[in-house]
Amino acid sequence: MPFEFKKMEIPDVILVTPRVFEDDRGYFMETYKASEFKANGIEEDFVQDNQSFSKRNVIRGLHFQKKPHAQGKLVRCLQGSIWDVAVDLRENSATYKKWAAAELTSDNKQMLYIPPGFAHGFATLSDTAIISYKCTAEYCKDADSGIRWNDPEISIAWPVEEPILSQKDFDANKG
Ligand SMILES: Cc1cn([C@H]2C[C@H](O)[C@@H](COP(=O)(O)OP(=O)(O)O[C@H]3O[C@@H](C)C(=O)[C@@H](O)[C@H]3O)O2)c(=O)[nH]c1=O
Repeated sequence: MPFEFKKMEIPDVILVTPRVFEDDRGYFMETYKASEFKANGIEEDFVQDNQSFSKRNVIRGLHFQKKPHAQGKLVRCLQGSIWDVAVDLRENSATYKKWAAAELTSDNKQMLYIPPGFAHGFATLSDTAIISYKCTAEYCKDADSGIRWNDPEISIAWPVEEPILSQKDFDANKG
């Protein structure tokens, strides 16, 4: 099996560990394969790929797109390390407003699958980090939405105390 798929505490959130082939030149790994992912619960098609670079203590999130533009995301860290969080916003879900997190690093090469209907955010743990993520729906500016990173009801145990935020994320849910 080229990948290991592990359900998180919220079972629709899946931690994917790729098989890494190392040799004298370096390494090779597959990072996505439709047949394997679809057979292991990640059935959506991906239609957009994104990359971002962040400095230490940056938090981006919590972001989601409103229906009908909801995005599933497959996140991995190309350089450095991040703490990646998924928040269940599906109102009829047993894990509504619960969160699940994983440390994704360029060393562990793991990926986190966050289904449509979730908010997503991450904190940068290393001096710098580059992440890449695949999305199941295209970016739609008008559907773009967010919840404040430290929303008291969700109460995420972030590993960063005084994050660097975008103005948009700082202003989220200000009423
Ligand atoms: C997300 C996105 C942004 N943009 C533009 C809008 C804006 O001018 C600039 C920066 O956007 P943002 O500040 O929203 O970038 P960022 O804070 O990195 O937003 C991302 O955060 C992570 C946590 C996610 O889950 C992503 O879906 C996305 O929401 O890039 C696009 O053109 N396409 C896109 O897909």
